[in-house]
Amino acid sequence: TTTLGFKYQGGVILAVDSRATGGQYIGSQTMKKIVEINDFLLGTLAGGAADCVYWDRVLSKECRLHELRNKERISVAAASKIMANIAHEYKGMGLSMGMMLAGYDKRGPGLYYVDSEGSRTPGNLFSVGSGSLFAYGVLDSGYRWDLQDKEAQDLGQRAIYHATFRDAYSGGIIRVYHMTPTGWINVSNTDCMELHYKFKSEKEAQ
Ligand SMILES: C#CCCCC(=O)N[C@@H](Cc1ccccc1)C(=O)N[C@@H](CC(C)C)B(O)O
Repeated sequence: TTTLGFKYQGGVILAVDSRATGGQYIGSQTMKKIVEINDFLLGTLAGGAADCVYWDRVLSKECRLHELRNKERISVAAASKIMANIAHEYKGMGLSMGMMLAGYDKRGPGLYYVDSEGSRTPGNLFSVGSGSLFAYGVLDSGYRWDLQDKEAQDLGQRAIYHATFRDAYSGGIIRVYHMTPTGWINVSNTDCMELHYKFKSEKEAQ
């Protein structure tokens, strides 16, 4: 898996691949690694597939209960704390989860990294998963706070593409989401092979 998220002047960009593996066996090329918790909250999944999918569903339930009890949407900070508390409860029992929570709340754009070791950190830019080092290479060289929306969306997509090219455990469809003050938008879902030939022909045209 390769997942990434970054804040910039236009909100938050999330981009992920869609491959699930069991050793060298490819179990799926169409995993949804960005989960839509509500219109203003997104989560990303990396690590154990069952762990991530199951606990993200529990988090979604808790977020909905928060809305019903408090008559307002949960903050990104509070949602990430619920996930961090679950991870801490099971620390040392073998959970494998590396997640990001992205959203928009009264504090503005939010981005947190949470994992099954017990980390919970707010930040402006993360990449998580077996292909994260490849993604960081592209991301760190192209990231600026004042990117325009299209530039930011393309940077996220390109960083995941390069990870799918080099990391055997990343591949399939590259999904890009954009979190804005009025909620998330699914910008694109593009097969990494389509992008491969697109970038190749662009390079040949140079
Ligand atoms: C094949 C198959 C069923 C999925 C098995 C399964 O959890 N694969 C994991 C890799 C892994 C992790 C821990 C133990 C063993 C195998 C996987 O593909 N994780 C991807 C993200 C999830 C959400 C799809 B990615 O992190 O590579």
